[in-house]
Amino acid sequence: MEGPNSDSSTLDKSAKIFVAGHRGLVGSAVVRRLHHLGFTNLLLRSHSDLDLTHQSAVDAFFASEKPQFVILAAAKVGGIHANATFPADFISVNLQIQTNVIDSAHRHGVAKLLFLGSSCIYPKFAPQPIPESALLTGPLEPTNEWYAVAKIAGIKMCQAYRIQYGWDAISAMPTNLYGPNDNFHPENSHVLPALVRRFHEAKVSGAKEVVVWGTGSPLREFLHVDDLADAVVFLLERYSGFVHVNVGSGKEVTVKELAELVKEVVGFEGDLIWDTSKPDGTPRKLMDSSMLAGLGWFPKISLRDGLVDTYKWYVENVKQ
Ligand SMILES: NC(=O)C1=CN([C@@H]2O[C@H](COP(=O)(O)OP(=O)(O)OC[C@H]3O[C@@H](n4cnc5c(N)ncnc54)[C@H](OP(=O)(O)O)[C@@H]3O)[C@@H](O)[C@H]2O)C=CC1
Ligand SMILES: C[C@H]1O[C@H](OP(=O)(O)OP(=O)(O)OC[C@H]2O[C@@H](n3cnc4c(=O)[nH]c(N)nc43)[C@H](O)[C@@H]2O)[C@@H](O)[C@@H](O)C1=O
Repeated sequence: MEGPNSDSSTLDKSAKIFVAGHRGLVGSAVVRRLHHLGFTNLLLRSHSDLDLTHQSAVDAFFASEKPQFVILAAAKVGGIHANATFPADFISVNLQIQTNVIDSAHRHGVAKLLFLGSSCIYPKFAPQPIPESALLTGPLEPTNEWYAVAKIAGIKMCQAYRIQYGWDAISAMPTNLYGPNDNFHPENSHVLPALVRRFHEAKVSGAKEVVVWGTGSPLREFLHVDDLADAVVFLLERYSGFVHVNVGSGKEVTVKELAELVKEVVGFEGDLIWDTSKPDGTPRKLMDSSMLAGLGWFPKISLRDGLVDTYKWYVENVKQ
């Protein structure tokens, strides 16, 4: 599934682009997109090759490799349970990775950097749909405020380097993502991959019921990661502004509607049980992506099509 929006990329196809986090959900989709567009000089390092929390190693890497562009998709990432359970990891690892990469990239002559944040940067009760201007206008959602604070610091760091040095660092704020190479961990993943795995395992084992967390009433906006990767390349090429840019699908569903859709796509025929001891998190976080639409970018993959694609990938690549 490839979006058309960055197909007309005019960036030099031999430009050296460091995609940090290239084995993850977002990083792997960005690499697919760049390869599809004909980029030939991608700089990739796995976590074990280069731990981005190690400042001196990151600095030595930038000093020797001197990439022209950086897409920062390496981060400590997880769903509502992981965020609430490991707050120290989520704030400290993310602050370390982004500080090391942004500062070294600037000092070693990177022409442009794109930082990836998340829709959780916005206040829990932000106006809906949430415009970029809602940043820092109210209290955060408690289940992910530690991660959100790190992401807000990343946006501010890009803005600060732009003000002080005139350096071209931009930030994209994606909504909830899903697709190939997602994390399908039973507890620590996001809702969509968690449900794909749980419904699949229930179908295979012949279970009568599947447990879903919370009340089912929260609304979430989902974007296929191939759409996001298309938007990332689009922004790298065409946006050099101070303000971070929302990247959403504009379509939201309740968790209950999502669970029913996953159930149907996977082909599970039993019942849903709601575990209301688990947190709902933010009641609603639909982003206002009109700024990106105004630049000329639109998503193209529907939730149903994206889910079918993701389940196919899961069956072919992950299931036991
Ligand atoms: N998934 C989502 O729904 C959303 C994601 N985003 C943002 O997109 C970005 C990418 O997220 P996503 O692709 O989902 O996350 P993943 O967990 O799938 O990928 C993150 C990548 O970063 C790598 N990484 C983590 N720590 C380090 C480290 N210390 N040194 C080097 N590499 C490291 C991981 O390697 P390893 O696995 O080996 O540790 C992994 O390859 C993040 O900034 C996230 O905030 C924003 C909105 C929604
Ligand atoms: C992208 C965004 O993702 C995180 O925020 P979130 O949207 O709240 O994350 P989530 O996908 O884990 O949950 C969405 C909803 O779904 C419900 N839910 C049902 N059943 C399962 C379930 O089985 N697993 C999970 N994880 N959630 C479930 C769950 O109770 C909640 O109501 C941030 O921490 C942060 O990482 C961030 O920025």
